[in-house]
Amino acid sequence: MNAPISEIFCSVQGEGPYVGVRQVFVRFIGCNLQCQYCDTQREYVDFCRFEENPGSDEFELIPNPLDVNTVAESIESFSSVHSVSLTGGEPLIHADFIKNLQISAPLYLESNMTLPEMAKKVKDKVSFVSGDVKIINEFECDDFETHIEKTIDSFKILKTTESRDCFCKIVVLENTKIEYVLDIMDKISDYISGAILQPVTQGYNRPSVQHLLQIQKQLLDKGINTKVIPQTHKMLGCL
Ligand SMILES: C[S@@+](CC[C@H](N)C(=O)[O-])C[C@H]1O[C@@H](n2cnc3c(N)ncnc32)[C@H](O)[C@@H]1O
Ligand SMILES: Nc1nc2[nH]cc(C(=O)O)c2c(=O)[nH]1
Ligand code: SF4
Ligand SMILES: [Mg+2]
Repeated sequence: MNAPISEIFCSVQGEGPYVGVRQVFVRFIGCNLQCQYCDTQREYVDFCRFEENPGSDEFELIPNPLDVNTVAESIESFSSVHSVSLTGGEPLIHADFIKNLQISAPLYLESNMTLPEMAKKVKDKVSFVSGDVKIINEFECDDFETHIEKTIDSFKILKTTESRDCFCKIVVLENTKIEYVLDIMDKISDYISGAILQPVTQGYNRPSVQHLLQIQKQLLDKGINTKVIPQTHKMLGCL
């Protein structure tokens, strides 16, 4: 079993409630969405860059696609990690590969939560789910209703249990409609341990602090544990 992967490195988690924990990151190539704010290259590259020495900015190049055993060995070369972040692109596109990945550390899935059938395949493998809620406007999407349904189904499948922490992240832009946020959060609030409002980092359309605080207040009023946390790895200057 193999998969196209753009990078494998060890760093600290820069987003969400686990900010600061030491993780190995495995970044899969390919995505089913095209978020306008996306900060990550998702296209195919011939080589995966592997940073053997954390923070060194020196990379070994491994030809794509990578075999599942090669990925497991690369992950196991790092020690004292809290968990292994499976990110991308969209890692759930590679759910079969994830199912076959045998490693010692817990898996932390970073997903756009729009592929419920793939979510079913990995639900018993992952210990942490950082699930994005993509607040796209109706005009940005061919089938808005289906997008919302798939998001809800994915949260239902990957919900918080005794052995899994599932939380959601919402990237907030200047034009993020508060009513869309409240509507979808009503539908997934039973499945998550909390919500993170993550202001968009790049581009011109950053939300005002007032906008973030208004959304936070409304979610707190619904009983949803909601924090505002920007991307911290970009401040630190690490991968
Ligand atoms: C690159 S995505 C990969 C995982 C998955 N495709 C997803 O969207 O959750 C990782 C995280 O970065 C966030 N992200 C991407 N671009 C961003 C930006 N410009 N500002 C803030 N967060 C961003 C995404 O929303 C997601 O939470
Ligand atoms: N340090 C660090 N933290 C992260 N949290 C989520 C990331 C991602 O791209 O999925 C990411 C990343 O790329 N680097
Ligand atoms: S789903 Fe994630 S990787 Fe895909 S375009 Fe959106 S932010 Fe980027
Ligand atoms: Mg990132």
